[in-house]
Amino acid sequence: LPLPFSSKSRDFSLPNSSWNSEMKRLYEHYNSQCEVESEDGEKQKGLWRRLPSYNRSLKYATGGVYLSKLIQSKARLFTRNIKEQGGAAFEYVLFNNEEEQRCVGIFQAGHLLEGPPGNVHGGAIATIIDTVTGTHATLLSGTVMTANLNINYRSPIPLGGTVHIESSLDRKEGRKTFLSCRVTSTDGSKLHTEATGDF
Ligand SMILES: CCCCCCCCCCCCCCCC(=O)SCCNC(=O)CCNC(=O)[C@H](O)C(C)(C)COP(=O)(O)OP(=O)(O)OC[C@H]1O[C@@H](n2cnc3c(N)ncnc32)[C@H](O)[C@@H]1OP(=O)(O)O
Repeated sequence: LPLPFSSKSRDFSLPNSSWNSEMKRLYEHYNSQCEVESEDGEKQKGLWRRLPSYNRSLKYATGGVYLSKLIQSKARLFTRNIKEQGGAAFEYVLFNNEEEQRCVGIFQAGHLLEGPPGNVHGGAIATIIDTVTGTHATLLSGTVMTANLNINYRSPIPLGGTVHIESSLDRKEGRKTFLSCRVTSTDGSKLHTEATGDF
């Protein structure tokens, strides 16, 4: 997809000083399997593609009919709108595997996302699942809206920890796209959340 963003925008999916070692390790794991450019400028396609992430998709910013013109220009993507120092809320990066129709998110949950003491709020978990699956559905099918998100919370996600989120295509039916999603510990041994999404 062509990126509807100004090249001057900050790409929030690049590593920053708030990322813990697990977040950085997983980032390197997937990033090292992305497209590489050799010294003579030849590009070698990778298995994964890192998806840049901005706080506003400017080209499509036509909504907000109930906002004043002044406030409209200040609208921001929910998951990228915290001005506080990095690491306070949603830190994440997405990688897409076009061939296998899989999209992976690495997510570090900051202290402002607390639900049950010491653990991540269920609404924040739903948000990051919607982000990963919604982006994946967009890559697979073009512009979409989430019609249905069904979430089973299996084990709490510790605040400050890093989890692995994987979205995979179940099927497409006409203009509908059905995805499944799993949130696990980074070594895959613990299942935190399972979800299905219809877009
Ligand atoms: C390179 C990088 C690129 C990345 C680029 C992206 C960058 C940035 C990333 C941000 C990533 C965040 C992603 C957030 C994504 C949201 O959070 S979207 C916000 C939440 N969702 C909404 O507000 C949607 C509100 N609902 C609607 O607008 C409408 O109900 C819908 C879903 C569009 C459906 O409307 P419609 O097409 O007019 O509905 P209708 O014709 O009645 O039904 C069509 C079909 O869908 C089915 N359907 C309708 N509603 C439902 C439902 N609720 N459940 C199941 N099936 C349904 C119907 O049964 C029907 O099926 P068939 O009979 O055709 O088999």
